[in-house]
Amino acid sequence: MVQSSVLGFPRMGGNRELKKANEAYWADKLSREDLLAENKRLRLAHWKIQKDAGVDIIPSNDFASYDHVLDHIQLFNAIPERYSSQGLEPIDEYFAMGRGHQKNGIDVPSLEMVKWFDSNYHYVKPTLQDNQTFKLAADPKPVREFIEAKEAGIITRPVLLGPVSFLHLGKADRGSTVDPISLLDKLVPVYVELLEKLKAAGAETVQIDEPVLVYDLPTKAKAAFKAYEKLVGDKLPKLVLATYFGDIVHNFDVFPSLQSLHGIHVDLVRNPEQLEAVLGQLGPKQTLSAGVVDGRNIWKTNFKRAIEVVETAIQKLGQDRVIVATSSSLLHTPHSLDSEKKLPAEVKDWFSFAVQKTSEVVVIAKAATDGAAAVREALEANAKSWQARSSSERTNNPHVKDRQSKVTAAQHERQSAFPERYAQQKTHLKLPLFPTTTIGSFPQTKEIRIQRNKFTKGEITAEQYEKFIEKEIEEVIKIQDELKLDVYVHGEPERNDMVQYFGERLDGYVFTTNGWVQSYGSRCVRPPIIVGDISRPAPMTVKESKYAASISSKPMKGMLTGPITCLRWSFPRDDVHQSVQAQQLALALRDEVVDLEAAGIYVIQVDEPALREGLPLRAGTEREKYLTWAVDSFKLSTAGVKDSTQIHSHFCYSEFQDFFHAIAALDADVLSIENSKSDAKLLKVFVDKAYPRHIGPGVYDIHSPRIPSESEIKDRIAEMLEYLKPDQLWVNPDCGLKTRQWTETKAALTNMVNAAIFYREKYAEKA
Ligand SMILES: Nc1nc2c(c(=O)[nH]1)N[C@@H](CNc1ccc(C(=O)N[C@@H](CCC(=O)N[C@@H](CCC(=O)N[C@@H](CCC(=O)O)C(=O)O)C(=O)O)C(=O)O)cc1)CN2
Ligand code: MET
Ligand SMILES: [Zn+2]
Repeated sequence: MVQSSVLGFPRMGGNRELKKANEAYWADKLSREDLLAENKRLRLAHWKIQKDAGVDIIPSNDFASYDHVLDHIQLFNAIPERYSSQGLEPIDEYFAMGRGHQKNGIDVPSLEMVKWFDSNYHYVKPTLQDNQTFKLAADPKPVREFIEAKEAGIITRPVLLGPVSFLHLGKADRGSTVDPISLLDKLVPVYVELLEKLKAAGAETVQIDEPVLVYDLPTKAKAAFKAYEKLVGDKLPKLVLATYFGDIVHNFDVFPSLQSLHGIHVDLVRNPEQLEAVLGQLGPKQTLSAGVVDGRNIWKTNFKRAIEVVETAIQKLGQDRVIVATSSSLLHTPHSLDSEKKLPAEVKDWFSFAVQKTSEVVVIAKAATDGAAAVREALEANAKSWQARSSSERTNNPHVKDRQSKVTAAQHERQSAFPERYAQQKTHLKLPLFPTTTIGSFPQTKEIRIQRNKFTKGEITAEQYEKFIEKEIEEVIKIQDELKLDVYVHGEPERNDMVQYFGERLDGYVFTTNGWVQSYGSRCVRPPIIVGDISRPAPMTVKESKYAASISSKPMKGMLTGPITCLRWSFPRDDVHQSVQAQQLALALRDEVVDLEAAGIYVIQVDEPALREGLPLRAGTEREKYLTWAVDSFKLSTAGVKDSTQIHSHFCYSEFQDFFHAIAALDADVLSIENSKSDAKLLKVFVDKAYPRHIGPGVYDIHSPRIPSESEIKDRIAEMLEYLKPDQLWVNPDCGLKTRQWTETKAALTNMVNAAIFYREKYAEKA
């Protein structure tokens, strides 16, 4: 029989219960016991959904209070001493690593958090020491949660992050130089111990994730897979090794080390073409877990196509050696379509969220086991839905296609080169040395959310809501006056999210009311869904920016989300190439940029934080192709302005080495980038490549409530000045401030402005 399987389920809960519980706990409004009880309740609810849907292989240990990689850091006692020495309760030590801890005399920043492969989910980076040791936690979470499910009558397959991925995704701590992969021999015995305990608890099979296999791996990391020979034995559960978000064909040379594993999972949504090659690599008894239900997007699975793929595998392996699975964890999809009451019925029928996907794997497995007739109704409904979508008028807009056909090369270029533009901007904007600015958003207070919620529900009028937003903008400008910042922003109070807000204002999109997806910790996003050709029916941001500019004499920075970020943080269409969708977004944004300039906004920031995560995971021609259309769409969206208008862009990451040429090709006048959690050494690439334009490397981390001191910020700027010229440097935080409270924000920005003034005066003396 063909079994069905889910690789992981979203953790937040149908009403974001996990977010609410965590945030209440952090605010001392929920006890530790109640928090842990709520976590347990969510785990059970999620197991039950899958059990009721008829899923054969249900995951456990996929739940995490904050992040699953962070779970493993604690599980293996890879906790840096600055956290372990504080005498915190385990859950508080865990949150301290995830989000920093500044309370009762303790002051530790969080560990670094980075993007999980090419998704918008962030994981906490294992941070390792030169003398690193590992030790299994006393009451290991995977064992505890396996037993918890078992006691509820549900036998699960625990999920672990594999040792090679755990190390390869980690880094040496500041001050250490250890190559993480060199720690493998110390880590493997801990896995053996853990696997023994799981087996003793009754776990027959374990899912062990090694997603790094989709990357190009250094020789040492490949060699590390030999460790799997030690993870097989009578006292250990059978292992299914899972890979996702790419193909693994280029890493087949590790397969000899994997021959004794029970099975291999591959992503056949992203890379269906790897099937034949993978089948050829499997040992005579190995199982294939076929990822045919998309864990990364919300489109209904095309049953016909999925069944064909599964049949191909069955022909080679037989039914008992094939599992029908989600392509990856469902972490990246919203909880359930059932709570969407406002989606047009026509399009709602095209979608499948996590709960619906659990039923999809079951239907496909049944079709493969018992034949199509056994699930005829489901197959017919599915075929009808796919047919309706492909012929829907919603997907096609001839005006958009016509405009795209007329795009020229010249539309991608600014009128003059940077030196000429900068000369004009300098006189026009009158900026001091080390200009200070922020990245766009100011705290999204409870009050702002309540007012927006009332407006959405029709409890207040558009006019009342607009008045409220104007008042917020006035307030933010007053605060920037007090802080003595140089380039102002309007604070983005009117925006629910930097992508969803635009999605709601563009034709070709639909959006959900409850389609939340975890981004990091307790933070969630509601990605809007691109269903058809995109166009801009009316200006989207001009009113607020214009109002802000009208009540201040300082340069006001207009604020837009760039085409690639709009694309990547939406659920994209799967029926036209992403480059086409990006160009449609670029044209809509180009009109907005030109409208902002016409409204008197002479500094315009077009955020592209998702540019890097869109980079194909492996180097090579695919990557260059992506960069060409991605850079073109940014340029198309920004190049319509005069030389005297300053174009900014923002990226909340700092690693540019592998695609610096693309960053340079954007031709943005000013870039703000993340830098506070990483080494200023990363700025070296700007020196090496003689980057001529201006840069604001973030001087403090905005993801944590911790307030950076003035001297700490001065030190950061001093480090940056080792690489960048004083007249090239802007002073700003790492990213927007929407997730912060006002008290922290004011205190941190006061310290930041003072630090900038210190250097401004220092260099004025020199001049
Ligand atoms: N899309 C996206 N991806 C991103 C980022 C980003 O800003 N956007 N930033 C980076 C880091 N990721 C982040 C992701 C989310 C948030 C964030 O602040 N999310 C908010 C939700 C933002 C939002 O959509 N807010 C809505 C809805 C708010 C809400 O919860 N409303 C209540 C009702 C109001 C109340 O009583 O509070 C409800 O629906 O229940 C609004 O403001 O209108 C959260 O989780 O709390 C921040 C950073 C990378 N990826
Ligand atoms: N302008 C946006 C903000 O300040 C940029 C955020 S990048 C994730 O929130
Ligand atoms: Zn950012």
